[in-house]
Amino acid sequence: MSAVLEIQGLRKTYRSRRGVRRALDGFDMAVEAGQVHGFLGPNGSGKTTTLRTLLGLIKADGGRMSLLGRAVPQALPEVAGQVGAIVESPQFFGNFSARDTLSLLADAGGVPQSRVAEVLELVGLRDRAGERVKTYSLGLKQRLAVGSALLKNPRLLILDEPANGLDPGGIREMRTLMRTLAGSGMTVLLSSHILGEIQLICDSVTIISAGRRVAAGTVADVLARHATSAVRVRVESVADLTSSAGALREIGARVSVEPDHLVVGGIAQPGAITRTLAARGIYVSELAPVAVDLESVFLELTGTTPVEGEHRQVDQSTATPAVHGGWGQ
Ligand SMILES: Nc1ncnc2c1ncn2[C@@H]1O[C@H](COP(=O)(O)OP(=O)(O)OP(=O)(O)O)[C@@H](O)[C@H]1O
Repeated sequence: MSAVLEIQGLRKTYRSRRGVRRALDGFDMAVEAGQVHGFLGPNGSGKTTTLRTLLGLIKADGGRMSLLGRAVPQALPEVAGQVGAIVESPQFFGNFSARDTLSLLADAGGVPQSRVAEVLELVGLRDRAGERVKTYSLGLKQRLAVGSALLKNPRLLILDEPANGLDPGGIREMRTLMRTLAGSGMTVLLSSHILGEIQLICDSVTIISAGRRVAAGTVADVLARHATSAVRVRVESVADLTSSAGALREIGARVSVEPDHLVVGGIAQPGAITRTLAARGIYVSELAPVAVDLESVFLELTGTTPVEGEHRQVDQSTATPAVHGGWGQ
């Protein structure tokens, strides 16, 4: 496999009147060809800064980056035609239809008009292509945004929060679209904080926290590597939960107390839990392994619960141009 995108030791510090903020602190990332790669991190962890730096929209303070095997930002003019990106949400003219919009962007980007119909079909907008964009739902606008980035038939597609703000049906459609694109050989990098989605869509992930990579690999690898051996413990009487937690902490367990059970980690042999509690006259009614998902790994690695709905939407963006430095269209 070859890396379509590589980042090593990326550093970026913002300086403003309000002070100095280190957004990226030696960040590394690699995305292999043909994968759908999830870029995960809590709010403010550096995802957008990474993507903006990669696309030459802001300048790094240090580190190395490459796209399609070429060092960037130096080689951006040569690779730009093969990379589609939506990092800042594009605004579209409300009175134009999706077909008009893509047709205009195709002309501006030297893309043949025949590609417009292909893209409309690909993003599932064919039946609505003649309607004005201002009548579109957020999901349809997101699809048009993705369509604008697909006009060039890029080898690499970079999307910042593509499923953000979509209802479950819209998220499902976006998931199908991502898989269709990957199936056609395109590499897709998407940032998201919707962890369940990433787990369903992505082949591999990079997790960023405070400007540094904290985990990377296939979803299965990341889950396996960070799987805790936590178990859920119920006891016969809920009234005994607090004293049970105390007893288990005494033998070195990490315990979190939930309303009707305990989650216990850091114990090699679950039998020790039963023995310890039985010695206090407390009887275990359930002892079960806790399933590990990407969300619990994310929480463990970043110390942050992902918050939904805190990101800019296509139609909430203050950015006006639909074209960003020649990318995406
Ligand atoms: N133009 C800027 N000036 C000063 N600080 C900035 C600027 N842009 C981002 N930052 C800060 O840099 C850090 C990383 O921000 P960034 O937007 O890259 O994170 P993010 O992971 O994309 O977050 P979110 O998920 O909230 O979009 C944050 O602390 C943010 O406040």
